[in-house]
Amino acid sequence: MGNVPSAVKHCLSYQQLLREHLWIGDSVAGSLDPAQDSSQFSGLPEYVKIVEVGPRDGLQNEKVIVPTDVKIEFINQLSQTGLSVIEVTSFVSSKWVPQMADHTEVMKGIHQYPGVRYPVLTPNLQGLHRAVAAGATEIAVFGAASESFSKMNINCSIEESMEKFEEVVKSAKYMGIPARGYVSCALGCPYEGSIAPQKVTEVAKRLYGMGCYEISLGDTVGVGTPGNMRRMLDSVLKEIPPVALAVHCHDTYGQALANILTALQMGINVVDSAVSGLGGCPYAKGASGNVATEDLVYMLNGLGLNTGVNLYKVMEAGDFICKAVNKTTNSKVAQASFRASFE
Ligand SMILES: CC(C)(COP(=O)([O-])OP(=O)([O-])OC[C@H]1O[C@@H](n2cnc3c(N)ncnc32)[C@H](O)[C@@H]1OP(=O)([O-])[O-])[C@@H](O)C(=O)NCCC(=O)NCCSC(=O)C[C@@](C)(O)CC(=O)[O-]
Repeated sequence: MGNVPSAVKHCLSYQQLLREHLWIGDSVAGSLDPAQDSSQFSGLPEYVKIVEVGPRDGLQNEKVIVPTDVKIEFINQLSQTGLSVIEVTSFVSSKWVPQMADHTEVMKGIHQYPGVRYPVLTPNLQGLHRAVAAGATEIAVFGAASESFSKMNINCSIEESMEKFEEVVKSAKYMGIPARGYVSCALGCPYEGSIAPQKVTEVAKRLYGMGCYEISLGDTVGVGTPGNMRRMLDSVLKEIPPVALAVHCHDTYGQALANILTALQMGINVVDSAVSGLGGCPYAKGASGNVATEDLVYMLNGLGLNTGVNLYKVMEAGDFICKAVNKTTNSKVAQASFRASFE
């Protein structure tokens, strides 16, 4: 049953809830009634890898700068939830993103648990070298399908960014370091509005071609719907196999879970999320947080898909970071569970 948050433990109806709603418990693949299993949805994968981006995407957008020891404790807690990938920080300019200025201390300070990978963002060679010196063994470069966003976020055109990323990915490969690639604004841009699926495909193909093992397609501002998610993926899937794709959905318009379900039905089985729905990009005004990891795990458990992630432990990590940054969780699942404990 895992480590139950104290508030949930004391809920009078907790046992009943667990009996009636199996998906509240641990990852439940194989334990659901066959009538409830994922076969009711066509094309769903059996296993979904969750890439937790809370410590990076989440904390980069907090107004307050979270103390380094709190970040380290947060990441150590997340490492014990069953998550297999936790994006921990970014080696970017501290003038651009002061919230990530302690990248080296965070990278060096965390306990690296066996079976968990800890990628970091690196926009250029300077970032890569600093990341490697700090002990990073996996990196991510981050491009965009929008010229305006690229300029605002990393101060260069898409073409210039691709040239820098080529160098980064090549050097990383030489050192045996896997590189992931992001394509921001895949479903819309805060400066240009809608983005053509062909443009997203072009940038994704370029990143894949230079050696990124996985391309994460970001709905940076959370404006997408299952309709344009499907259209965008139809285009990208013509060039990149589904096993090399991930989706990264912000939840500004409340569409993130629906968009993720659409992507899963199209064969994608890697999903980015942030505990408590933290997150946003400082250069994408108006964007709200990512889909909450708790809500994602709840949905996937309900579909009978395996994630290996313990929902209770994720809720505890969410509770820890929300208290530390003095905010209320954006996770509907966490809100409902904690509310239930006081009824
Ligand atoms: C890319 C740059 C550095 C270009 O910024 P620039 O000003 O063009 O860089 P520069 O090469 O001219 O260097 C300027 C200064 O930055 C330093 N510098 C240069 N590189 C680094 C580095 N790697 N680490 C540390 N310092 C660095 C460099 O040493 C120099 O320092 P100075 O001489 O002035 O003291 C800047 O624009 C930047 O740091 N941008 C990062 C923006 C960012 O982190 N955004 C959030 C992440 S993206 C995101 O959230 C979206 C995503 C991934 O989640 C997916 C989605 O939702 O869509």
